[in-house]
Amino acid sequence: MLRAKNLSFQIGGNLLINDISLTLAPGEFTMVLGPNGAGKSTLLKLLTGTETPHQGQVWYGDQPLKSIPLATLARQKAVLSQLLSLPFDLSVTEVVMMGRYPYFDLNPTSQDKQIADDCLKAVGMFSFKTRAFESLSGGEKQKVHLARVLAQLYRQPSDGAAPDQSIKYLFLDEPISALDIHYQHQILKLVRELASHNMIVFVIVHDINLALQYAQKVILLDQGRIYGIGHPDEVLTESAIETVFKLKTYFMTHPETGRRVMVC
Ligand SMILES: Nc1ncnc2c1ncn2[C@@H]1O[C@H](COP(=O)(O)OP(=O)(O)OP(=O)(O)O)[C@@H](O)[C@H]1O
Repeated sequence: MLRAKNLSFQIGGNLLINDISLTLAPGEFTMVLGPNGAGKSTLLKLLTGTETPHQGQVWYGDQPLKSIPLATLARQKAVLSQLLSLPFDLSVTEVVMMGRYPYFDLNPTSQDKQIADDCLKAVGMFSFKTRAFESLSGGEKQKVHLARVLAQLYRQPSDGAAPDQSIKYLFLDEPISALDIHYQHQILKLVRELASHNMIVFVIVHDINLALQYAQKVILLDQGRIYGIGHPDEVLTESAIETVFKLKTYFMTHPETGRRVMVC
């Protein structure tokens, strides 16, 4: 369980996050939506420890986030932020291998290499493994960074011991913003599957229909506050979207699945 209580955060007198409390459960795929500047990335930074709240606290399980050693956190939590460029000239495999740094000392083991390959395959980028990262397109870079965070949280196969059932925490800030429609769905299906294996998954997106299709829980943010939190059908209503996004929308029923679909 991840718990945040009464989080507030300000910069230069501007209250970016205003008294937010929430609980995220393992197995639950949570998507976060809201207008530009609503505070989504800032909330992610507070929940991951990148920023420290001026008020309130975050717990992973029963431990305050700030009390968890970084080496422990590196094996539990992975974050994909919006910044996708790298200052060094690395190959695709080397970028994915960064996700394995918490697990090896000097050199990656054959198991780390296998995991990196598996994660590249999962995002459809295995054939690019020797390419220079900086030579990739924006969408290709995004997929490689996804492979990196997948490699970081990869559950080690057990050698006869009990399988790794520990809770993992995955935070993705607009992970599909550069992806074509095929990969948007492929990656969200992959992430939903990961969530079902005892993972807390917190994903920022802008596409309301994708949230309606994939999320089990949504958080709708507006001006640093939670406007709504809960099941997508209950939170993403015509009136909520009109209030928060200042846009008139209509909901229809998908002809095959019966789920709600939004049109403008
Ligand atoms: N370092 C900073 N100094 C001043 N203002 C900041 C700083 N970082 C963020 N902000 C402001 O805080 C607000 C929330 O930013 P945040 O990046 O969390 O929004 P967001 O909901 O993720 O937006 P988007 O959908 O555009 O990515 C914005 O108005 C932003 O300009």
